[in-house]
Amino acid sequence: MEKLLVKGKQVLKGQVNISGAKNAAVAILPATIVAGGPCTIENLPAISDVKILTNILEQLGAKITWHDETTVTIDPTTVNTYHAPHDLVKKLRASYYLMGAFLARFKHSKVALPGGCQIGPRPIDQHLKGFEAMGAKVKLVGGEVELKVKRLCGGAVYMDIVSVGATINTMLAAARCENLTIIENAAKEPEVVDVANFLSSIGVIVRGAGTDVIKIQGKEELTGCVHTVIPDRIEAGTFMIAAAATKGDVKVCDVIPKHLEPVTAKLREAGVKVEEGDDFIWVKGTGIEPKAIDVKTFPYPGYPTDLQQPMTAFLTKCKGISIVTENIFENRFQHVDELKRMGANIKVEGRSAIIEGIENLQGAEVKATDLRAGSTLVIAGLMAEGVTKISNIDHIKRGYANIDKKFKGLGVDIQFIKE
Ligand SMILES: CC(=O)N[C@H]1[C@@H](OP(=O)(O)OP(=O)(O)OC[C@H]2O[C@@H](n3ccc(=O)[nH]c3=O)[C@H](O)[C@@H]2O)O[C@H](CO)[C@@H](O)[C@@H]1O
Ligand SMILES: C=C(OP(=O)(O)O)C(=O)O
Repeated sequence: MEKLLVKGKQVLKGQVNISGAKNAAVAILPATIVAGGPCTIENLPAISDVKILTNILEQLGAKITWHDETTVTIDPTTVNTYHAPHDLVKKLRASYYLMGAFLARFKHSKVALPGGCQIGPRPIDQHLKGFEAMGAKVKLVGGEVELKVKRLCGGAVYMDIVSVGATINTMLAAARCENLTIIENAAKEPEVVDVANFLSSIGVIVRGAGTDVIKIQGKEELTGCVHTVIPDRIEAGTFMIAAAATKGDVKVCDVIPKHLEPVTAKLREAGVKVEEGDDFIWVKGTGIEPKAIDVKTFPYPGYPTDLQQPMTAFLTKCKGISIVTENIFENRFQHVDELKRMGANIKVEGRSAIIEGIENLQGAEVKATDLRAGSTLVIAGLMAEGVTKISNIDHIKRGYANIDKKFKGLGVDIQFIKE
């Protein structure tokens, strides 16, 4: 079994380059199915979710040509099925985007319910609401969702809940629909905007992405394109928090600082020095004794749920009592028991974790229960006394490109080992 070995009491120093955004890449890859010609996607992160999705596209009949680790050309014109069974889609959440893409392209879709991090029930009722608003009939048979329509009719859909996945899936379904589709109470995440930009570059007219009303005017005849994925704000935030947690000095490069404002604001509130450039954020934690803060997760531009867990690791050593409230997912505190094994003083009450800062964490054998729990344990391992051994690292590989090399580049001792 492969594990990640992290040596403790380390101080991150230097520069790290951030990869393309997982949550944009995993939507844009299935979105190529609606394109009318080859699409070259640049700045893909080298993560297993991307590898799995390109393998799925290949099995569906697409022609895949890798140019290097981060650039691929996908010719979707040879995709010859609208069926993605369970064994193909179970490994990741984003396989749900095949539903919207198949519906746009074939007016028919059969996709098994998706996998992804176990952080709550994660229903897809709002995705289905979007498809139904465009006239699709929905059937759930044997764990597969079947969608069928003669002609998508567009229309308006008001999302009951702000959902990244449902917003993007509705945009994909609308991409070949010649009537106007309007999504109200849409998600405003940068990854939604990146997908909208991808759709624009293949010929779809998308207005309002980044606000809570998105209008999509599709057309049947679309083209191919070249698209560069935006930087991963969650990977960037993870390195920012790791720098602060180890009292390090790290220039986090190739980022869009605006996307990271909620993280920058919280680190500054804790007393960490953070400077912003055009495309970098410099975290200067040397000599600082950070203090406890309260953090509440919200849809963008609020503090991101995907950085709730890493922030918790940082707060375990901040002086005072911090309260971290998770408002998006019901069960995103599985990392807490692992942090407690390392000596952290945390109590979970309902949707909040109450953290009392302590002097030191102790290295331990711990388990990455999900993707961001994994990066949380890396940060905790770097802060702790002694060595931390993290198991279940497949979760980490789903979302962090070359995590060992990137941390080593910041001067710390971390390595994958086989046991
Ligand atoms: C692949 C991907 O992009 N994953 C991201 C995406 O997940 P995902 O798209 O699954 O998250 P959503 O934004 O849809 O979920 C937000 C909330 O809405 C609920 N909900 C969602 C859809 C639905 O039909 N019904 C419903 O009740 C969810 O259970 C959750 O409580 O956005 C999350 C919130 O920023 C991130 O944590 C994930 O990293
Ligand atoms: C929850 C996450 O991923 P997914 O939605 O792909 O499970 C995440 O990226 O933190």
